[in-house]
Amino acid sequence: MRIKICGITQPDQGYAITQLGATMLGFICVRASPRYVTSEQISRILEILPNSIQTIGVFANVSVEEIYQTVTETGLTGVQLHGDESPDFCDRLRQILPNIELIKALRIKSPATLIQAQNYFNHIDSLLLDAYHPQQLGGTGQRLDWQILKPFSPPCSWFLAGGLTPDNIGEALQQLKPDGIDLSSSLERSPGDKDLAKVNQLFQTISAFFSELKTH
Ligand SMILES: O=C(O)c1ccccc1N[C@@H]1O[C@H](COP(=O)(O)O)[C@@H](O)[C@H]1O
Repeated sequence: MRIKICGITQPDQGYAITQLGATMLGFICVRASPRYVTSEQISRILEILPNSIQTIGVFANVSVEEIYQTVTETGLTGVQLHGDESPDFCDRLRQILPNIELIKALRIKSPATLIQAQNYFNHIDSLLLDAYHPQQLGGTGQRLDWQILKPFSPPCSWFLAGGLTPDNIGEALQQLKPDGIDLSSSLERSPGDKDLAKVNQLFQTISAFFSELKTH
């Protein structure tokens, strides 16, 4: 399973989180976020990461050109679109950046948003399902209604996000079978400052969950 830890702002924390088991790190390129990082900051963090780590820039409602500039300046391996980007926007981004992983985040307000997900299947690599919040785009710690996700089985890979914590991750994985998970605010002391003890607790719980699964 892919494990993405999002909202990395500090090189030492990013590196330590990869050593604890993260397969992907996320960098918030949304200026209004308290976790916002510039291209220079991202480049400094990427320099010290193992090559195997996927690095995802999180954008919302900006131009294809702005995303292109950030990706080419930094060497990010993927882009997460967290705003109201259309399937056509995804196609235009794919054309200009053919070799990056393209992840579309959907903020799930009701089961109807899951129907909307179908419009993206042919235009992206992965979907990411986050909780809906009326004022904030992401990093809210709001949990999704897992019940409505039970029948969700898209033809592309998908990430579960939204209010996942070291305490509820076991229950989430028992109920749902995502290809990946994405966590941010529950692993922080304050926005952008990750608490490595909490990150460690997360990986211990995930590892215990999969060991238990193997023995049954
Ligand atoms: O984290 C942010 O500040 C942020 C800002 C704008 C768009 C997305 C953002 N974060 C994304 O939010 C989800 C879930 O976060 P949490 O675990 O509920 O705190 C995650 O996908 C981040 O990429």
